[in-house]
Amino acid sequence: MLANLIRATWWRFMATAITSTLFGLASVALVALINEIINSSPEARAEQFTYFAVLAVSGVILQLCSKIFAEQLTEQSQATVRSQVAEHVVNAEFNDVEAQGAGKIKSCLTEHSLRVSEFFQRLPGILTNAMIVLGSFAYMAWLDWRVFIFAVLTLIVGSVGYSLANSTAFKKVTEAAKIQDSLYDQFDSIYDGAKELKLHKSKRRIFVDHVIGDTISLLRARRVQGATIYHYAASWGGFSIFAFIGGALYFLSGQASDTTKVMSGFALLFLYMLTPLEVMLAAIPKAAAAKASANTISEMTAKMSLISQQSTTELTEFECIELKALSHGYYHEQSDEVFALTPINLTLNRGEIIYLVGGNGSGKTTFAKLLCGLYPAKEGDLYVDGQLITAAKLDSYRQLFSAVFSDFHLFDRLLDCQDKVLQDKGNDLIKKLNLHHKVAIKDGAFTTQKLSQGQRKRLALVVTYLEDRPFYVFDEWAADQDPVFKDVFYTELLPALSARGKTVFVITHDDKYFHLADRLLRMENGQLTEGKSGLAQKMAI
Ligand SMILES: Nc1ncnc2c1ncn2[C@@H]1O[C@H](COP(=O)(O)OP(=O)(O)OP(=O)(O)O)[C@@H](O)[C@H]1O
Repeated sequence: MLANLIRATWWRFMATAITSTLFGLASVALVALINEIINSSPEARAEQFTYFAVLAVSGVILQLCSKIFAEQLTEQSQATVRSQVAEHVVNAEFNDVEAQGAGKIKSCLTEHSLRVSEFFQRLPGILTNAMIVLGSFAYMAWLDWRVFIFAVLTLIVGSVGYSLANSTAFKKVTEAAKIQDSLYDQFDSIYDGAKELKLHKSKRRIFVDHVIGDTISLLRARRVQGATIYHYAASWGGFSIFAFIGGALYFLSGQASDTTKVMSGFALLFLYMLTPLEVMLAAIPKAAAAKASANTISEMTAKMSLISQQSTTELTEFECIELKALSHGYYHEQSDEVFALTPINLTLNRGEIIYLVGGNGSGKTTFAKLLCGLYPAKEGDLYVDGQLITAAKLDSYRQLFSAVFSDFHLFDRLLDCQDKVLQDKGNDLIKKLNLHHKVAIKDGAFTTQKLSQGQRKRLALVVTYLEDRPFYVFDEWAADQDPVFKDVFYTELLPALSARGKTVFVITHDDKYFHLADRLLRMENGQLTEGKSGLAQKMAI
């Protein structure tokens, strides 16, 4: 993930990396030059001051550039992560998206992408300070190679502590990233469950203290544990540095030769190196959190297979759809149970009105999603006019359908309809559905979404009418409608669609209208059977 992101933002990344590195080198060169100026003859100083001016101006310019590039890089990396994740989720198969869940997706789009971009924000600081530390070591080696070897040994001892701490701390940080995903699910409940919580004081308290509260505490604990381990490691690093400073000064003060220049050089470097070292050590927990977030995003996207784009021709018409031993099922991890549809053999023809009835949880919606191609078949085959629908053709097959599911979503705009004629048609439909005093379509968008559930469902119906697909699916659409409009739906709208050659598949509990169906399917515990519809019974008489 981080490597992909670097590729996507490569020129800004390189510009940030180069300017930060050069700034770090310029800074340490300035320190070395100051030591040279202090210890050189007055004649040599004039030239050294020119170098000093050049280095100082270059340093300031480089630092400014690195900050500007880093700012752009941070925003670009966040925008890239967000748009890549959003695009992946939109283009992924529905069942995979459903399996990941809204909380995890939101968490990846918000906090995880923010943490990944923080890595890029800290990049100039890390590189500049790394260069200062490395440059300081190089200058030390030039001043006295024995002290330099001592410095390298200190660095090795310090980094052993770090690597020992890193694996434990990273586990905590990764665990925190997972807890955060479930917290986002709970955040949804704050708004979605607001009515229930307001009506019930003790539930509200339990939700705040033991549901959201416990998750927030656990998240805080894991993050603090991870960061604390890193801070212990940083303290060990800091201790080794002081041990090195003490050791080096002790060694130098014991030397018989004149070590003034070496001593002042080391004193300057030590003072100058301390802050960069601290900044670098402090950046490590942030870099670890960025890595954990990047891993979470990668794992989530890897579990979402993309819709196959191989098929080029979209299906726009059909005479019959055949299901041969078609089935789908879910595995419920917590209860170790499986819900599966018994393999279904069925042929649905153009222009038919089909009602599907059955008890709650019997599998009606699951079957509707399977029929629309939202779920790939776990077994069995699907044919359109005798043509097998392979996985590669499934997206093309889905374009035959227009649906309003019971948990439908109404976008604030029509998305693919800027056409004035279509918008006028939409406004006519809005009038027919008696919504014109509330809402209209303007510039391809609805003027308001502040409508009742029944009104929003009518608007969703308008959207499906404008899509003008050959197969309509309505999942308990009429459940929220008043008796008058319910009647209009079953006795006028559905027959009118059928008269236009549309196949209509309606999941319903409204037994009053069962006689209007051409075919009546019944779902019981995942098993589909076909009974005689009221219409067929009437015709037989
Ligand atoms: N996304 C899902 N993941 C796992 N199991 C699911 C999922 N959706 C439904 N189920 C399970 O599948 C079974 C059938 O659910 P389905 O929604 O198809 O029933 P239904 O007949 O439409 O019910 P209702 O009339 O209440 O809407 C249920 O037992 C449910 O627990």
